[in-house]
Amino acid sequence: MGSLKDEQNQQHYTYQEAKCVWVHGPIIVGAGPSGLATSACLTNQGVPYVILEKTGCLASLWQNRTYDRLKLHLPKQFCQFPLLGFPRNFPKYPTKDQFISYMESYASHFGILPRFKQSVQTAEFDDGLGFWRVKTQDREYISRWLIVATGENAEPVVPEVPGIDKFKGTVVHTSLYRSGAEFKNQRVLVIGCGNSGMEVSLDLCRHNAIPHLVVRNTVHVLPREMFGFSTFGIAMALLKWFPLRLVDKFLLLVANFTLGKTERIGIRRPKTGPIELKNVTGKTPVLDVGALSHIKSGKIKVMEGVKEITRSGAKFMDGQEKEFDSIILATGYKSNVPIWLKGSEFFTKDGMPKTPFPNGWKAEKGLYTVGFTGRGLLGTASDAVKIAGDIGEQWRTIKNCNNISCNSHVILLKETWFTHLCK
Ligand SMILES: Cc1cc2nc3c(=O)[nH]c(=O)nc-3n(C[C@H](O)[C@H](O)[C@H](O)COP(=O)(O)OP(=O)(O)OC[C@H]3O[C@@H](n4cnc5c(N)ncnc54)[C@H](O)[C@@H]3O)c2cc1C
Ligand SMILES: NC(=O)C1=CN([C@@H]2O[C@H](COP(=O)(O)OP(=O)(O)OC[C@H]3O[C@@H](n4cnc5c(N)ncnc54)[C@H](OP(=O)(O)O)[C@@H]3O)[C@@H](O)[C@H]2O)C=CC1
Ligand SMILES: O=C(O)C(=O)Cc1c[nH]c2ccccc12
Repeated sequence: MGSLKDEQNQQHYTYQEAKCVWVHGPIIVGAGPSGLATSACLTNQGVPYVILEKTGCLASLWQNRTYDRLKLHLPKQFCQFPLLGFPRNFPKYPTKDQFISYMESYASHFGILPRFKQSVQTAEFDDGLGFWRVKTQDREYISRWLIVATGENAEPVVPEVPGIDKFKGTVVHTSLYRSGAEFKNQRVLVIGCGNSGMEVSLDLCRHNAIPHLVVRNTVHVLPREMFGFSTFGIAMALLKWFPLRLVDKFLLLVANFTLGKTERIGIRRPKTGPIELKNVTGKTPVLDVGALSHIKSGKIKVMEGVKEITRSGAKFMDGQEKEFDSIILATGYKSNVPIWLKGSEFFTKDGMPKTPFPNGWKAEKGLYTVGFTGRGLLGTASDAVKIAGDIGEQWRTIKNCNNISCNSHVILLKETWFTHLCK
């Protein structure tokens, strides 16, 4: 492990000068949980790699684009990475800071040293060469394998709400929301009722703001726990034995019993059950961590869809008009793969694999995807193990065939060999 790390460090300075870099193993794009988990699994298989990260830190979503009081909403056993679990003393639902510190220790344990500030602009398979050509703002990386680990939540979704440009107060997406402290005593319109919209509304309440939550559609809200066990864990366990629709019926029965019928507080349930809906459309149920009781007490006001935003507030579909100081867009995220990955048929126009879980991890021509399963960190762990196993096998075959010396991570291309590639 140590020697691998030292070697990467030594290489770092030389290769910074080169315009064109041959990577002796896969190129991983993104140093979030998916990139880190895959790196560790590759190291475990004895495969070197290079990991390119556009920001200056690992797990930038968690470090820079999440709010202060965020906790994992699935219990820790469903969120840990392969080969090295959470420390024993972590609580059942680790805080954001604990999760970040876990990822930092994980990276250091496996000697993971991402190339920071390397934003991948294009990646394309060169049929003539038989390699992937990955361009960042500084240089080009070339490899047999490309692993896409840029995440389902790469960019915020900012919808065009009529009139929003006229609004005189602050408009902020949840990716830039840190704490309700900045909204004390304000009337805040929260647009979007996924987990972010619900949790931000709760946080606003705790800071004496007055949130109005826009619920334009149907949504499943489930308690985070049932009978002292996580709802997610119960669902996973039941699905081993019972058909999906029966499990959904059970979850709804318990949810209605413990939370009451959410229709009564303006939150209509979809006709399809929560797990079936997640599988079919990818829409994650909201796991309630306290917002619902504030909706019941009237501290969080549920509003119908927005018709238009005015200079000082909003008009709603049901004819109501209200004044607001700020607007928070809790309207979700999207993949950025279509922006930079060229010439691959593997992804939809929304940047998600066309092949559904559990088979979406492997594409064609040495292309892999990790963390695009719609199943959070559990999906990431499953992809990472499979990808590393698959590449590990190819790696050993190539090594045996060509008798390549494998003691270096990155082989610098001699400019004379590949000058034409680097133009
Ligand atoms: C608020 C919030 C809470 C969540 N909570 C949970 C939870 O409790 N449990 C759970 O299982 N999941 C949760 N998720 C889902 C979340 O997607 C995963 O936890 C996890 O972050 C996914 O990891 P990832 O590495 O696939 O993507 P990301 O964490 O998004 O990491 C992708 C990395 O790629 C980098 N990148 C992007 N584009 C480029 C490029 N062109 N070039 C180079 N680098 C690039 C980014 O900077 C980033 O560092 C949550 C998501 C959000 C938004
Ligand atoms: N504690 C935790 O672990 C947390 C986890 N997360 C996870 O992060 C991921 C992202 O969650 P989140 O940010 O909530 O995004 P989601 O995509 O889950 O939710 C976005 C919401 O915005 C609504 N919306 C979108 N556009 C508009 C519009 N123009 N007008 C009104 N409503 C609109 C959608 O409604 P519609 O259905 O009508 O399109 C939907 O309710 C999820 O996987 C989630 O589980 C998020 C927060 C906390
Ligand atoms: O937190 C997320 O975004 C997740 O995707 C975790 C998750 C995967 N499957 C689920 C089913 C119900 C609730 C959360 C999840």
